[in-house]
Amino acid sequence: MRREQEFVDGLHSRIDALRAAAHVSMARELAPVGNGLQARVERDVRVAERSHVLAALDAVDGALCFGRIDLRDGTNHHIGRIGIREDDEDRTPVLIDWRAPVARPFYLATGHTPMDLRRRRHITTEGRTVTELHDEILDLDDPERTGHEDHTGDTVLLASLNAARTGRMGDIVRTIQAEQDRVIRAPQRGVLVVEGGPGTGKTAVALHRAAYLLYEYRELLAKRAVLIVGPNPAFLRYIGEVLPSLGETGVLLATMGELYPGVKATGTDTPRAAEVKGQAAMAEVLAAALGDRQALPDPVLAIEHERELLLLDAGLVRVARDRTREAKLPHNIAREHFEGRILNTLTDMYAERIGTDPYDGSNVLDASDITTIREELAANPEVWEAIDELWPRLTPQQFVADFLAEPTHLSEDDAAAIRRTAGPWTPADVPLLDEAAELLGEDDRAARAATEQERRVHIAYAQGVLDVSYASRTYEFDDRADEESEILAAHDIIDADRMAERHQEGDHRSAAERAAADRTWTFGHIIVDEAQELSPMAWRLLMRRSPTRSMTLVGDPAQSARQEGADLWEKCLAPYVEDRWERHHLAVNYRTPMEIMDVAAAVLRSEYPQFEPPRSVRSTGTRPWARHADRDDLGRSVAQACRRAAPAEGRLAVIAPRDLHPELAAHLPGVPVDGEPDLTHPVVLLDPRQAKGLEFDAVLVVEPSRYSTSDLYVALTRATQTLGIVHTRDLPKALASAL
Ligand SMILES: Nc1ncnc2c1ncn2[C@@H]1O[C@H](COP(=O)(O)OP(=O)(O)OP(=O)(O)O)[C@@H](O)[C@H]1O
Repeated sequence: MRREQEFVDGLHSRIDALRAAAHVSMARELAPVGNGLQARVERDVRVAERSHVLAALDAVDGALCFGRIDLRDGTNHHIGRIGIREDDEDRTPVLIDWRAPVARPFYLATGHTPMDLRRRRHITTEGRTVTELHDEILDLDDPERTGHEDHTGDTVLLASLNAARTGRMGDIVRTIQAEQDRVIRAPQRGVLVVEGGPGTGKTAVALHRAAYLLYEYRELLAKRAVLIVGPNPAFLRYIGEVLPSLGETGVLLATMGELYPGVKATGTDTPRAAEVKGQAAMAEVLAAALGDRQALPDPVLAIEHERELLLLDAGLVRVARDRTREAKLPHNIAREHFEGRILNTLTDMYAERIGTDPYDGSNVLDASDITTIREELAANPEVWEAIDELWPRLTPQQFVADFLAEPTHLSEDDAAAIRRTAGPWTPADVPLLDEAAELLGEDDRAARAATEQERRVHIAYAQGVLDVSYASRTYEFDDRADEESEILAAHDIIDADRMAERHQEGDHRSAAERAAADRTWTFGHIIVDEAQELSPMAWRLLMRRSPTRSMTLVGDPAQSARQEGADLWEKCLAPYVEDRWERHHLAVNYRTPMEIMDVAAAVLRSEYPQFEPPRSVRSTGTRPWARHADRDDLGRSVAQACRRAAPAEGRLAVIAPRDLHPELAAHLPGVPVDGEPDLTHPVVLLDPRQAKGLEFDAVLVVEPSRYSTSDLYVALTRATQTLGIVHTRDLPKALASAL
């Protein structure tokens, strides 16, 4: 213990020194620089580098080192949240990053396959003090004993599973299990599906996978960013601290409703409206509705030009429209072609009208007369009014709002479900807006060409700066003035291309920040949590953001509100990758104790007799309970149950149908009813859909007979310790007999 404490003290002094040096050099870098682009770029790179290092150092301060592996050859390695090197000539590693290959046996070695280890040690710290050591002997022939032997091998894991919840998910880097490690370190390419029942660590694994990928493929992912999609803002806040605690910040966390820059999807749809908007056929419906906006005159459009009346009839416009459509360009881009054709048609018409020789019927106008006529027509506002009517320029927002006000190409029932003339955008509108943006296109080719030209110039500058940075590395190292540069230097974290992108005049945003503002951004990797909830239209949007199909999809078909069958993934993925995707199954439940999982499994089995629940790793000896309440007394009964069930430390969730919330909140002091729930409050009121993905020490489920089977299954599997049920109506049969 003393020796480990000395080691940890040594690490912290090193970190303190690095942090102090980073602060000093950051202050120095922030001093004013000249106006030259190169000076500014150099300064910005250094500041970015320092702030990245500082953020990582601050984030990992507690529990910096959590493990040690002793190898058969007598050497050992300490494992931690980040890698730290000695201040010597060889830059000897003192602390190994948990993601490095050397650290892997810490997670995978077993007595059966010891991977050259003699011993695995878990080091528990509080602040900077070592409080516990737990050793697992992996080489049974090794006679040495330390007095800290953990014969079960899972004391540290169980302690972390039993700890009181804070309302924010924590990282699991100390206790990643072997089946989870394989998913976390799977190669970055291709589509990886991770499925498993509630509490099997799918979310935890997805987040650690993001951290691993950012470490292993830093170059690529720092440039293209990682997107993590979660079901709602409360969930994103719940998981939001995990990656920073691992020293990683370059990730964009978003709900589907946040993936259309400039649109805030604050509205809510009825489940039926969301279903209609999400169905795959919607892509064709929108395309057909847009086709209708490419209109034909009914029966003619009259344009007055130089006192002549030119008549555009349906036949003439149809020819122009069909030819334009043949080019298969997006609507707004194709419009230019349509304009040209209509101008040509009108020019021919007018030229024939004024230029025909009355004697022989020939045309007396020459080419320059025709050009003049065309220019005059192009200057006539009436011509443009006609074109706007026949082929209007549209924004995605305009087009989708018009479509929702008057839905077409749908059955009367479906149209009625989504009809809306006012009100805010909803999350289910976002994939429609994105689809519309694709159909409409933006004519930004000229702007892009100009940007590309400018980018080339910046890359040339940036490459020069990187060369300077690389050359100065030796100098900085010898000088020892900038010690933090040995962790990361500009040339380690950035390449000329990316640096140029970030340092074009005024754009100092990270890739994740730029990605958030750019609808057409394509990500280096996309992770989707609760992926079973995505509609076919949402899949279309995400696949557009991932042309390389580098994705990790995490979910559980049994918890799906969408009534999808076991072939959910096949159906979702076939249109994009056919059967070229890999599936991992997680089978151990780390959250829900056995007693609660048995009840939840019985409920699901009533609908799916073949259902196999995940195996709970813990048992608490406390069975779930149910209390009947009088309808008039429901609020008071729930409040009473809360007082009894509330954990001394930790969080309690009351999960109840939405319409009961005001009544229940009236009896639960300080518990807010509206808006996104505050998960750090000791008591949280949620509906079953909001509870998805979350967990609490204690859970009270109210009126379970009003939930669908999958919602009830979700609600019953949220507790880490105790589950109670309060009901005025009869319990669902399967639940009653399992209690
Ligand atoms: N290896 C581990 N060590 C410590 N805790 C773990 C481990 N794996 C999972 N957990 C914990 O188990 C709980 C459940 O994990 P998580 O929320 O990731 O499960 P899930 O599969 O996403 O569940 P759901 O499907 O219900 O959303 C979390 O508190 C997580 O920290």
